[in-house]
Amino acid sequence: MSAKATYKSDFLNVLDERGFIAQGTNLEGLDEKAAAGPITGYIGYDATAKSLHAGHLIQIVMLYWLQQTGHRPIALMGGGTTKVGDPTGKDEQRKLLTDEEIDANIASIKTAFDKYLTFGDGPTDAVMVNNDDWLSKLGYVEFLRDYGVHFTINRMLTFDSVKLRLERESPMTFLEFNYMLMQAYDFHELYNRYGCLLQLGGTDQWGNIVNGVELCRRKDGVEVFGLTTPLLTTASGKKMGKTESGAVWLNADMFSPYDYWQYWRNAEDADVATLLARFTTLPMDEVRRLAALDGAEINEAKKVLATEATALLHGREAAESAAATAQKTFEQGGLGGDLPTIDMTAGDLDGAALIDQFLAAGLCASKGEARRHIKAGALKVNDAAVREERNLSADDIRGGSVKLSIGKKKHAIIRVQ
Ligand SMILES: Nc1ncnc2c1ncn2[C@@H]1O[C@H](COP(=O)(O)OP(=O)(O)OP(=O)(O)O)[C@@H](O)[C@H]1O
Ligand SMILES: N[C@@H](Cc1ccc(O)cc1)C(=O)O
Repeated sequence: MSAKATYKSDFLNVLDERGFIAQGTNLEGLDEKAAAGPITGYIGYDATAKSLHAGHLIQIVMLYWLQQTGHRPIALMGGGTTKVGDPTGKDEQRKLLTDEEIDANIASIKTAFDKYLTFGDGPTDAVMVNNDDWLSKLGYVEFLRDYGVHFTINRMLTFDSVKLRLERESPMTFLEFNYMLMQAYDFHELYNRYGCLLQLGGTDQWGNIVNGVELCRRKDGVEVFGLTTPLLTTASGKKMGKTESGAVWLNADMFSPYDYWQYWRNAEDADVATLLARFTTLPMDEVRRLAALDGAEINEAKKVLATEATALLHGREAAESAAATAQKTFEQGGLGGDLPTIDMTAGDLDGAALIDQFLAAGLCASKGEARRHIKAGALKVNDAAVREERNLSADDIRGGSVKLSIGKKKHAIIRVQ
């Protein structure tokens, strides 16, 4: 714990020291409650894809700290809210998913939480719920009479999610307009089911969270609390968790532990302290020591970041193996075992279009992207830049394999049988 603690509760001190606090509805009031005994807090995750990404991970790590400091976390799967789609930060209506797609996404998303939270029936054991269980049972007229009456259109129009669409004259459907009522209802439901007193989320969720706080005050006569965390951007201004080729997914089948390790290893120097504090559980003294390294030594700090962040998500063994592969690939010029690998017979390889293999290995998302890399001199076979589109031949095989690379950091292997 930090020498000069700002709060009474361990929970808020940890969040504060590690940089998780952007805004709270009543931080002092929350601090009193959290210092007095275990509280229950929740975060909701919509099932818009098969996996959560590194942006969501910040929100999972907050639940981790909630539990580590003696409280009960609820991870809410937005089975019901995903049917509507959160308009927050979106210029147009999200693509509507079918019930089957939503169920499949939830089944896949769920797997990330076990790594950070201990689930069970004990007082501080984590709980997982799905808001479809109550939202899909609401009757329209009853809902309007019992809950609609507590929301004024005047106020709803002041929230960013609505205001920005109106300002940009981009249509917002009545379906989307209802999203904030549904998220507000969740908070009220969780207060009644679990005595849940806190909702956490990114700063973009502020409007949705405040609506829940107000609904609980009006409907249940209680004060519940909202706390948001800053939306993390990299030092060069990119939203954390996204790369040129897409999101940094948490599920290993969509983003391998090796790529995950590499993502953190490639952090910008100026981000190392923030990332160590947010994405690892290393004590803050150690974080400060590592972040103070400079020159070539900052690379050691980045390796610690990569290994610790990967170990939290994929386990220590996968993290060390990714670190070893990276070391072999970059520091010893060899080929590590964790690189994406495709198997081909020598017959199939001879005459196969080179860029098709870059796509198959997941190094490029499209032929257009591969061609752009060729133009830029970034697409390489066995470490030599390829200047024009060509086919592979037996001459490309080195010691039973062909090394494919994009730039200095993305590699894959064709293993020739
Ligand atoms: N860089 C970030 N820092 C902190 N929190 C984040 C970050 N990115 C996302 N989040 C949190 O995760 C939630 C979902 O993120 P996001 O809006 O990126 O997901 P999405 O809508 O599923 O993806 P996309 O925008 O690609 O469709 C956000 O509401 C936000 O609270
Ligand atoms: N609106 C949140 C997800 C969410 C869903 C339901 C809730 O009750 C809370 C949060 C998001 O888009 O990230």
